[in-house]
Amino acid sequence: MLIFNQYKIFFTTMSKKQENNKNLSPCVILIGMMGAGKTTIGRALARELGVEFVDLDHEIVRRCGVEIPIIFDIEGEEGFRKRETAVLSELVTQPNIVLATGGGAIMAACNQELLKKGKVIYLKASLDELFARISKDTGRPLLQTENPKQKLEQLLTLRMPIYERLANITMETSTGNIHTTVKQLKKALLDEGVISHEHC
Ligand SMILES: Nc1ncnc2c1ncn2[C@@H]1O[C@H](COP(=O)(O)OP(=O)(O)OP(=O)(O)O)[C@@H](O)[C@H]1O
Ligand SMILES: O=C(O)C1=C[C@@H](O)[C@@H](O)[C@H](O)C1
Ligand SMILES: [Mg+2]
Repeated sequence: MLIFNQYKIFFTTMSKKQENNKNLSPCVILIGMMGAGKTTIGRALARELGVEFVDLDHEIVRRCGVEIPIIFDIEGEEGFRKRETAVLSELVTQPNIVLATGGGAIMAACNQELLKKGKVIYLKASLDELFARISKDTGRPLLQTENPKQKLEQLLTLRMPIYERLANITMETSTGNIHTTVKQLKKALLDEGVISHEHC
């Protein structure tokens, strides 16, 4: 009975959030390096705001029917980037979504223009923390090299100024857990006027 009541409270809270958050416009977009937590934090933030979560990488995979390393094998990075731009251009105009991008989506000039259509959050983390999070994962083809940490460092150096320039909000994620990061992001979105007190 107690469990039933807890579920009831949970679902009532969730449906209230969903009713409240039908006007998250523009969309909220997460940028940052591989392992910064765009997918993890993005999913949790969307749930918290009661809106849909969309992941650019997952959407590309869904449309292609194969995983990212296979797209890289067949079409090269160039082919992957074309697909990334095509899907991004469709998603950035959607209201009521939290959109997690892939780590390299900020590189193309046309993507940088597209990202300006949303509220952009840069999830920042140190090289050591990024590497610790993703080193055992083989799903990131750019890191399938002899020295993946060095490659990650090169990408971080190249991309950091671009992430910083595009960001409306920058959030450090090296320390703290997913729950506290989501809480801080909600506050930052409130301060930016993207969400209202009703969303919280
Ligand atoms: N704030 C955090 N603290 C600790 N671990 C985290 C945090 N955010 C993400 N992680 C962990 O790091 C790993 C990578 O996270 P995630 O896949 O969300 O990164 P990403 O930014 O989406 O990377 P990519 O650009 O490759 O898609 C996951 O195992 C996740 O659980
Ligand atoms: O940092 C990158 O360039 C990438 C990150 C991933 O999210 C994927 O988009 C892909 O593996 C490329
Ligand atoms: Mg991701």
